[in-house]
Amino acid sequence: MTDPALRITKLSKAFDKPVIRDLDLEIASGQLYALLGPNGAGKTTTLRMVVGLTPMDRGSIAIYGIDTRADPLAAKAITAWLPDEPMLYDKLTPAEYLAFVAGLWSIPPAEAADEAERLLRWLRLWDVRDTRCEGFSRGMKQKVALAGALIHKPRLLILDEPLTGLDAEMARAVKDTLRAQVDAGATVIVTTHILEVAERLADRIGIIADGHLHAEGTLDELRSLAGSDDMTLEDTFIRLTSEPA
Ligand SMILES: Nc1ncnc2c1ncn2[C@@H]1O[C@H](COP(=O)(O)OP(=O)(O)OP(=O)(O)O)[C@@H](O)[C@H]1O
Repeated sequence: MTDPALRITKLSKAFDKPVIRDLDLEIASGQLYALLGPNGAGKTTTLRMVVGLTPMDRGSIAIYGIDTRADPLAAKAITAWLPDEPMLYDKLTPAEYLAFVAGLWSIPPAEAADEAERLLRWLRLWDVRDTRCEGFSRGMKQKVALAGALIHKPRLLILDEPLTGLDAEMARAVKDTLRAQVDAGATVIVTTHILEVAERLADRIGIIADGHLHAEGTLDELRSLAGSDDMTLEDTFIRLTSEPA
């Protein structure tokens, strides 16, 4: 049996109060999964624990079968994390930024240059590859950061609110790129508030609220869980998150 892309078992985290409580979540390889939930539900905290940026209190996380505490480097080597406000070096051009990130991953320069070209063309950044990022719009910077996250060909790509602030054309370029990653065999997890994004983009949707996974499935499965096949995702979401877990 192949390992799931992500297996979270009994994960808990408290700051000044409990945020994640005994969360179990399993995401199969090769799909685009949306983690949906109201503000403060713990989506970002969960994914920051997955990528090792926030320590967990209890539980375990495995990425393609690699326990993130037992072997953090191996887990990180196959994972990419794109926060909602990515950091970029503004003085670098997209081409320089990608060469820099590829160097951090010790990717041979010729291979990195080929991959960078592919990504920059895909994300429609090729024409500005030699322009410094400092003058770019927020959306363009997000796309450069996405290219940086993809340069080492991660098997698991995790993005926090990837479409926030993007216009329709940019959102389309990002969506197409994410779908292409999945088609090439990677697994993509996105958090989103935007129900439409989950509805249009995701193969499966997990609804997180109060630190638990309230419901999970395809859109159709979630609709039938909420009790009505002709409900919109918004209705489904409201119904499911207003029920006790
Ligand atoms: N470093 C921290 N210190 C203290 N509290 C934190 C910290 N990080 C997150 N929290 C709290 O944990 C809770 C969950 O936050 P989190 O950002 O994970 O939620 P979210 O589901 O991603 O929300 P949003 O959709 O608004 O981004 C919130 O109450 C938040 O204030």
